[in-house]
Amino acid sequence: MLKIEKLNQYYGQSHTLWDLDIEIPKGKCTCLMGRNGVGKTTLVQSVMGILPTKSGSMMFDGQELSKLSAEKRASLGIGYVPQGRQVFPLLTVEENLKIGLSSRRDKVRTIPESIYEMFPVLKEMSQRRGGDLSGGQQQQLAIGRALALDPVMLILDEPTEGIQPNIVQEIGDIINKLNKEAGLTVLLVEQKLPITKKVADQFIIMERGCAVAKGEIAELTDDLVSEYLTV
Ligand SMILES: Nc1ncnc2c1ncn2[C@@H]1O[C@H](COP(=O)(O)OP(=O)(O)OP(=O)(O)O)[C@@H](O)[C@H]1O
Repeated sequence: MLKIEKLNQYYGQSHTLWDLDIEIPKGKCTCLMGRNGVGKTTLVQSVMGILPTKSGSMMFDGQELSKLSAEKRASLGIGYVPQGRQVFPLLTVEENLKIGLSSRRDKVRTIPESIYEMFPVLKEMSQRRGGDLSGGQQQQLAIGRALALDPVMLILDEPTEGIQPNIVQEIGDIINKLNKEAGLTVLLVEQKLPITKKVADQFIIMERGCAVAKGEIAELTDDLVSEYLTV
């Protein structure tokens, strides 16, 4: 579904992604792992068109993404839950969700009831300001906003960062539901092993801007964990 080949990205003079090759298969949940600063967020922001890339190819469902605007990429059906959630604090929950509707291909402009069914708290709090929600509720809002686009692929950048354990469980359940029941392709950036093992079909490990290991989640050995993931 998403095939990235020989991708290079720079921040000014600083070469951050180095001839990166990765493939995200349709219908699977792929977990992108690696220590802090290896380039995971840079990679997903490059896919979303938030960061410019220097060279390489990013093919999504037969279309080259690097030629397209960020808006156009989203409208192909790529939903994005950014690191740190990036909920608009002064807008209401409903207004935040409506932002996700703006890139829908089918021009639907009402919030699908299925989002409120998945996250009942968003319905209860629809008129509250985004900034007044707890961290876990904001994370649900960020996921709901990405789902409002009716995506075929969902990219989540460390959705459990700074979230209390019971909500981490809930987020894992939601990701499983979206992937295993609704059939969404998922790319999850995650450093926590328990949730990775719970939701992922396969893993990719990055180190210094390159993909250094990949496989089925059952192949994520203790050796790989201690070499590339433990701090
Ligand atoms: N705006 C920026 N300008 C310059 N360098 C940056 C910028 N953003 C990130 N970097 C650097 O690029 C490298 C990759 O950062 P990135 O945020 O992609 O890593 P990450 O794997 O997502 O880390 P984390 O798990 O901490 O979020 C790091 O060395 C980081 O310091």
